[in-house]
Amino acid sequence: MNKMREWKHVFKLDPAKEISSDHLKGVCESGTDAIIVGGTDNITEDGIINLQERLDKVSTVPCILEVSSMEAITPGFDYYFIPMVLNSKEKKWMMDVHHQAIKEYKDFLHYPEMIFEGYCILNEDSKAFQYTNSYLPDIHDTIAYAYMAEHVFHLPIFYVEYSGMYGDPTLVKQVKNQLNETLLFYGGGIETPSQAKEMKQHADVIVVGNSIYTNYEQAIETVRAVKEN
Ligand SMILES: CC(C)=CCC/C(C)=C/CC/C(C)=C/CC/C(C)=C/CC/C(C)=C/CC/C(C)=C/CC/C(C)=C/COP(=O)(O)OP(=O)(O)O
Ligand SMILES: O=P(O)(O)OC[C@@H](O)CO
Ligand SMILES: [Mg+2]
Repeated sequence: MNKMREWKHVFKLDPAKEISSDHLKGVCESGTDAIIVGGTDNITEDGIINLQERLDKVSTVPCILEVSSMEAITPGFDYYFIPMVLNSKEKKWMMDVHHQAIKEYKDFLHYPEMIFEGYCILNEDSKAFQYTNSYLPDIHDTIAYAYMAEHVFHLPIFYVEYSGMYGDPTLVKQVKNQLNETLLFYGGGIETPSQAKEMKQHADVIVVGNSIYTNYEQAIETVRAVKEN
């Protein structure tokens, strides 16, 4: 997974949403570095398997399942991203569901395939924020979470998540200044090439999700925008 250090752009596909074969092919051939399959609401095993089978036929980039529930995990992905929500008010979303899963499955797990992500969810209106009963951290809290991700938990990824809303580039810049080893992923509300460029100035990797479904042509353009840098 060392290649992840070279990534700039990732698309996140939601198995609960419809995507045409043309658009799926376009996403896979866009030049993006990887495809994450994930979401919070209505994520079912059937939905994941269906998307996985379609991706298998057209994708040449790594396909990753971002696990959001134990009920919806399927084998066969290149990697599994496991979110740990650092700003949840409930320990459950930081470590208890993970503890339970490891207790149950540790003899079957292939650890190099599993990549843990320290999430900090900053959009109060997002489903992920509400579902995980998170609180809104200020910039000092957020920087401290980034510090913990790198120096306390030694996580490979710190994910600044604004799902559904374009975030604050100044905050992303300040978070990046805190990190050396841990990669900074930024996701949320990127719809245009200029937004992609702006966030990529600070984040190691930008994640584009919803706009694949709402403005496909612009979403595809975000790849070229960050690869030109
Ligand atoms: C079969 C096989 C190969 C298995 C290997 C994988 C395995 C068994 C791993 C076990 C190890 C392990 C530690 C598992 C823990 C799994 C688990 C249940 C983790 C909980 C993750 C979590 C905190 C989920 C809460 C929701 C969340 C933060 C999701 C992350 C993705 C995200 C933020 C999506 C954006 O959602 P949003 O836009 O708000 O909502 P919609 O897209 O739905 O609109
Ligand atoms: O869907 P958007 O708002 O692009 O966000 C991408 C990703 O960070 C969601 O988990
Ligand atoms: Mg989403």
